[in-house]
Order: sequence, then C-alpha cells, then structure tokens
Amino acid sequence: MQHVSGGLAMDIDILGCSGGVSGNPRNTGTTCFRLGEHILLDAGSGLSKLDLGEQRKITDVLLSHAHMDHISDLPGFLANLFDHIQAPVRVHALNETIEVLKDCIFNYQIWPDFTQVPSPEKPLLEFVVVEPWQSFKLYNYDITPFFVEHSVPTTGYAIKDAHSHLVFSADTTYSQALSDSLNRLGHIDTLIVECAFPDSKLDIAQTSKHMTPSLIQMMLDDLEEQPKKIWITHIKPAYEKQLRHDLRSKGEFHHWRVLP
Ligand SMILES: Nc1ncnc2c1ncn2[C@@H]1O[C@@H]2COP(=O)(O)O[C@H]2[C@H]1O
Repeated sequence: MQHVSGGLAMDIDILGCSGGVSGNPRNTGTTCFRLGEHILLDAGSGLSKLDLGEQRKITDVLLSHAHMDHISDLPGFLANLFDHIQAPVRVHALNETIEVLKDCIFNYQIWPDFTQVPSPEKPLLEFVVVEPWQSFKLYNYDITPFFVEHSVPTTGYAIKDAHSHLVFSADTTYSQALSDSLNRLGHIDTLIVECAFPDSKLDIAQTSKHMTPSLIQMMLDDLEEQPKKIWITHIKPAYEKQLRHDLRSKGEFHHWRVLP
C-alpha cells in the first residue's frame, strides 16, 4: 500500500490503481483508494491490502461505476464485516450503478442481497444514490460527484477538505463535458486521471472510452487553471512499458507522476 501525503494535505492510501485485473508484475491491484480511515474510493482488488481490522473501520464506499475492476472486492469485503459492524456500510453510487449491482451481484445467486441480510432492519449494506453536482459531506470532506465520459454510466468525485482539493476523474475519455466539469470545479490541487492506453491504441481508447497521453493533453489544454499536480492511474498492464515511455518522453504535463 502506498501512503501519499507529500504536497497533498489529505490523508490518502493508494491500495490499487492498475487498469488491468492481473498481469501487473507489482500486483498493485485494481482501483481502490482509502481516504482517512473510513472512506474508500472504488472497491477494486486493491481493497484486499486492508487487513480485517482496517476493513471494519470502513463506513462509506464511493463507487465511480459498476465495471468489475472497480467493484470486484466489494462483495467479499462486506461479507468480512458480518457480525462486526453496528451500522450498514453506505455504498454511494449513481442510480444506474446501484441497479446493476442489485441485478447482477447482490441477487442471491452471485452473492446475498446484503441490503436485506442479516436482517432488513439491520443490514450490512445501504445504497445511497449520488447525482452529479449534488454535494454531500462525509466526515470532514465535502464531496461533489461530476460528469465524466465512459462506456457505462460513471461519475467522478471531487473531494475537498480544509486544506486541499482532490479530484478523481475515474474511468473517462476526453470530452468537452469532462473539461467543462473540471473547469466548473475550479482550483484543483491534485487531479487523478486515468491513462489506460498509449496513443498508438487511440482507436481502442476511443471505443472503450479511455484516455491516452494525447487525450489527457487535450483535456489539460481546455482547462482555465492547471491542476497543481496530476496523478496518472489505470494503466493497462499490456501497454505499461510503452505508456510509461510515452509519458516520460512527452514531458509536457506539469508536475505529473504515474501511480503507483
Ligand atoms: N472495443 C474494445 N476493444 C478492445 N478492448 C476493449 C473494447 N471494449 C472494452 N475493452 C476492454 O475491456 C475493458 C473493460 O474495462 P475497462 O473499461 O477498464 O477497459 C476495457 C478495455 O480494456
């Protein structure tokens, strides 16, 4: 697990941020960040880096979308909490994402419906619908969901505390709507942006609605104010070597780094 605080006052652990389910030699796991002790941002396989004690402290999970690499460890994580939590874990997501999870995962066939188990009165899981630009507060964070552009309904999350503004744009491709959202968010201390494919795979990136280095550049060119830092995530293992080389040789992004 990588704990990051340098330059970002916010307390964040990068539990996983690979764009591939396996095939990553460092086995970083797929997307899951921990904010403080109690909040997860996505629930990909990186979640397994938390031990049971740490898992029991999680009260809220913010999901960007329903793709496997962002939700794969949610069912097992909830099962681990059985008998060990006083209140349901709140899973915040777009309504479309919640419907997919109910239909395809928590349907008693793939996994129990934890919104009814152990009992409807005291369940393990409570879904909370989020909507773009409807901000809400969790602990000392102000959280704002915002539009991004992916192959299934997906939301980014802007997270503000007293000291900094972290923006997670989730899985997305370049679009004017994304640039407009980032401009509406204003000053950004750290932007976590995906870069799944190299420019040589622009066609796949556009079909599957992901970023390449040039698409990120186009997005940055649209911004009225550049983010102070850019963290690049979600690299597809099959293209990691090429992508890292391309990103290094580009050298145009201001204060960027590739996670992990
Ligand atoms: N048209 C496509 N061509 C190649 N790969 C695809 C296509 N659509 C989806 N994928 C892959 O399937 C993956 C599903 O999760 P992701 O969106 O992270 O990334 C996607 C791509 O890696």
